[in-house]
Amino acid sequence: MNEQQHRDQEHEEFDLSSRESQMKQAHRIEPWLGRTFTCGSCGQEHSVPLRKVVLERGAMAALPFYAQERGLSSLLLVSDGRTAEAAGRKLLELCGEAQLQARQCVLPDDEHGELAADERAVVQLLLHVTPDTQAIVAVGAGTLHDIVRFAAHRTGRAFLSVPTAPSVDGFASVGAPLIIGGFKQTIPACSPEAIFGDLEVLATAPRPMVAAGFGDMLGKYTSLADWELGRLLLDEPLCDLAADMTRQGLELCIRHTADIAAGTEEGLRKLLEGLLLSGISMLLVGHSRPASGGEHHLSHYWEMKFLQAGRRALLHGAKVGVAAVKMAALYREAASLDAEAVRASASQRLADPDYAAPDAARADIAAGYGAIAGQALAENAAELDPARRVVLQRQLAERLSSRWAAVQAVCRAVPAPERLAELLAAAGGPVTEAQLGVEPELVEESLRYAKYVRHRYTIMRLHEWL
Ligand SMILES: NC(=O)C1=CN([C@@H]2O[C@H](COP(=O)(O)OP(=O)(O)OC[C@H]3O[C@@H](n4cnc5c(N)ncnc54)[C@H](OP(=O)(O)O)[C@@H]3O)[C@@H](O)[C@H]2O)C=CC1
Ligand SMILES: O=C(CO)COP(=O)(O)O
Repeated sequence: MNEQQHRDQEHEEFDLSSRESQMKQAHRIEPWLGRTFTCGSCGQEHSVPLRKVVLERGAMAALPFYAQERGLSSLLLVSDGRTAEAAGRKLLELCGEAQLQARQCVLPDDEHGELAADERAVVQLLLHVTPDTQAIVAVGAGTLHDIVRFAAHRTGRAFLSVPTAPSVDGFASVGAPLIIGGFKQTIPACSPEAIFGDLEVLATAPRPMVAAGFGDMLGKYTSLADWELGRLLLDEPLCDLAADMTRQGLELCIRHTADIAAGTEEGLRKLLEGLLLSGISMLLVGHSRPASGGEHHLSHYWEMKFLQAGRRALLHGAKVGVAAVKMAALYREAASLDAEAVRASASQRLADPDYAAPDAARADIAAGYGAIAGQALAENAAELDPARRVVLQRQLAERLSSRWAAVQAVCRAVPAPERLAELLAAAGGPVTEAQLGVEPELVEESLRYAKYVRHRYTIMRLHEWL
């Protein structure tokens, strides 16, 4: 029996042959592992190279056996000072006991006493990847996983994951958000092939990282709504299976808010499950659209500005949670408008020469940023050649008027900002920009420019038409 047949046999209890059977499994992790199937929702072929997830106390002990089974005998275990303490050293011992050749690489902090997923960290890791290295193991949180994800992908090594905190949905994901030249961009890379979520290790994670994981999940309310807007107004492809999987992950976390807030084992398990479901949904579609919308663009903008100013980084999920409250407020404002008012402001917008050719805005952005980041933002603002932009803007104005009832339904489905604030507070995360440590001026600036962090339709882009 070859490897694929073996996996098919292992998974035969999970029927993924129809849309109905696929949608029925959207709340579970197991059915998707190692599977390739035609999606009953979007018609695309989805492939999930992630083939194993162990989520239990002592899960780390399963890693050496997995490596042996896969014939991976030479491993590079990558951590930083903190996660080497939390898990790296123990894993090294476990690998030694299993007669594997494992080396530990502890990535050094930068001048701010932290590790960023940037060019420097990637090169530092590559220096440790020797010709005999067969697998690179990320032992850490989101940043460390992205550094390893990129290096493993580019060097063709197997990528294994040991999350040390349930802080982001990036563990199972496929893209590596890296800071290159001061600009945060997501580079397509690969998912790990196995994840060992050890509940004993996760329990060592600082509480703000648990609250941050919850904040990253709350952001899915607005990222999913943004994706719906893209479908409605720009015919953007949307995979209902991926969207539903993300929603199921989100709802799982909401149902267990109290446990997550209390940091119980059940809470950590459910949070990581939710984060993994969200990661797998990105894996299905090959990009982060289900999981990342305007709230992430705001968060990335703050992150880049902090970096530029040499300030210590804030936790990703903490920023996303606060930004989601901001986006929910824009959704609420949009929901309150009637079709007539929208028609009038869209016509006004079309007639605005500055908007039709936003060169002034572009120059403004480029001036306010360092060379590379400024240029990247400006390119996203320019978006399309001017003639095509005019055609698309007319179409958008027409659709905003004729499809307003449907747009409004999407806006109304986003919970009120007060509700998101309440959930964040319950989980122990920051709720306001003041609690987070982002100045009101930066928030105001980001609400104008963060929409150019990516080529993605979001509530921020809709809002400028209202
Ligand atoms: N690929 C994707 O799709 C996604 C990627 N991300 C990215 O993830 C990054 C943020 O990751 P996040 O997890 O929030 O933060 P970091 O990975 O930066 O971790 C913050 C700090 O916590 C430390 N830490 C982790 N676990 C423990 C522990 N058990 N005990 C003590 N300290 C610990 C980390 O160490 P260490 O540095 O060793 O980890 C680090 O010093 C961002 O760059 C974001 O863009 C976010 C979502 C999705
Ligand atoms: O953080 C993410 C999902 O939570 C992914 O972010 P990007 O959209 O920048 O890749």
